[in-house]
Amino acid sequence: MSQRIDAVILAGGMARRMGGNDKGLVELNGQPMIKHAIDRIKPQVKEILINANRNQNHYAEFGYKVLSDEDSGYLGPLAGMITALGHTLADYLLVVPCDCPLLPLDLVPRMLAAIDTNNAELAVASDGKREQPVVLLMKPELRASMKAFLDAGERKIDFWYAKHQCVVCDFSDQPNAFVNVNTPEQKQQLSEAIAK
Ligand SMILES: Nc1nc2c(ncn2[C@@H]2O[C@H](COP(=O)(O)OP(=O)(O)OP(=O)(O)O)[C@@H](O)[C@H]2O)c(=O)[nH]1
Ligand SMILES: [Mg+2]
Repeated sequence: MSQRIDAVILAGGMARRMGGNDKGLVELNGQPMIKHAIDRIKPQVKEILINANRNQNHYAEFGYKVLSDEDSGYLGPLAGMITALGHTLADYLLVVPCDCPLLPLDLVPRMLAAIDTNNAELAVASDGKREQPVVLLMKPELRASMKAFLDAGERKIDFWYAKHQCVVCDFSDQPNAFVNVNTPEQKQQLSEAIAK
């Protein structure tokens, strides 16, 4: 039987480098940034969950379930992940951020293959130079470990996944796939590059 894969798109941060503007809703070339991520991920998963801590009604207009962090203290990306892990009925949850508009179209099959081949508990994507710590594929069973980590006051994702059998999935064949738009300047640069 084939595996069920759901995705959560993290849009729950404060977007300070974007001047506090809700990053998922900031427009890039005529579309909200999260819509670019949705379009890349939708063909690869069964259900999409959107994780957002403000403008929830606006996010709901994309047609997917919107979840706010269970802990409202802006604890970082793990807070969004643990919330989604508690809701999904999938065999694996894909995690992606809302500010990567060029995510690989073959993200899920390659991450899943990496997990299977290496008998790993989760996979983290790499652009060939560095790991992308908020691009993960994981089993929902890992929620308990994530909860213990957060309850201990820990916040750094890479410290958390280092505790597990984590395989790095290499996407160096698509070096721009994880271009990350954190600032208005980065948005402008990407906008010009896409238009070319
Ligand atoms: N649910 C949730 N997601 C978060 C939180 N903090 C960051 N994220 C998400 O994690 C991903 C990577 O974070 P950043 O790119 O640093 O985003 P950010 O924290 O909103 O932006 P800055 O304030 O500029 O660092 C983004 O998709 C954010 O939406 C949080 O407290 N809760
Ligand atoms: Mg970012």
